[in-house]
Amino acid sequence: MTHSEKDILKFDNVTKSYPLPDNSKGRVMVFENITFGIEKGVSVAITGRSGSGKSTFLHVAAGLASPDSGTVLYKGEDIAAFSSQKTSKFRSTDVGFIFQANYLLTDFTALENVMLAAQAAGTSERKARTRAQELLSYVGLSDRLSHKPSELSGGEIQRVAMARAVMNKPSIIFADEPTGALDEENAAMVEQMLFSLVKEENLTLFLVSHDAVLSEKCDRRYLLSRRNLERLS
Ligand SMILES: Nc1ncnc2c1ncn2[C@@H]1O[C@H](COP(=O)(O)OP(=O)(O)OP(=O)(O)O)[C@@H](O)[C@H]1O
Repeated sequence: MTHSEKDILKFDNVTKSYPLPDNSKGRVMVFENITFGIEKGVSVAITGRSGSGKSTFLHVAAGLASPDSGTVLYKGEDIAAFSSQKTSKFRSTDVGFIFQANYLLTDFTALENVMLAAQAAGTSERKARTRAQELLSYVGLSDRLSHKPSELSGGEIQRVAMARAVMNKPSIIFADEPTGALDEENAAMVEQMLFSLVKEENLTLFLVSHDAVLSEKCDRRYLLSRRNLERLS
């Protein structure tokens, strides 16, 4: 497979396994020799059965786990070769994360939780406040700014987490089962807001989920199965 220069993220022959926890010499092979690319501004879903390796794939793609062999490139550069300074910038501003369970800081309000993401990356308090207010209003939470996480519903926490993930204008959002812990009604709302934020902010979305309805909303779909990645659409 050849890669397009437009690819913002590329997997080049990437293999990942885990050592067995019992200290034996065996390993759990998760995926092998995967070559794959994501174009800027495109939403991609990785689907697969439980245990097929979706979360591992996302962790490797986001530089949170190292591959055994092969290279993951962000804008043409090997993420494993980033300096520590570049790694911090990559994690704080180039990418954003949304997980199934998102941990907001319990002693801070919704607004402060979103603002902190930007202040940690060096944005002034005034600018951070303005953007955080805009984003929280965009996800329908302008009347919940001063609520702490214990005073928010699960769906609302997930929407704060989405605002936090896009706060620093990342290029890529990594989402791992972002609606997995929600009831149908909240899942539908979070889903709709995720896709409208992605469009509004012109983001690349890398989503892993076993949920067919959610993955069908993405521009491209892949199936992770038997250590391989197969393109579905
Ligand atoms: N730290 C680890 N050490 C050893 N094996 C692991 C480790 N983490 C995951 N695995 C194994 O790797 C495989 C892939 O796990 P992963 O969590 O990536 O799958 P998944 O598709 O995201 O699953 P689910 O949909 O159930 O969350 C599984 O068989 C799992 O048991």
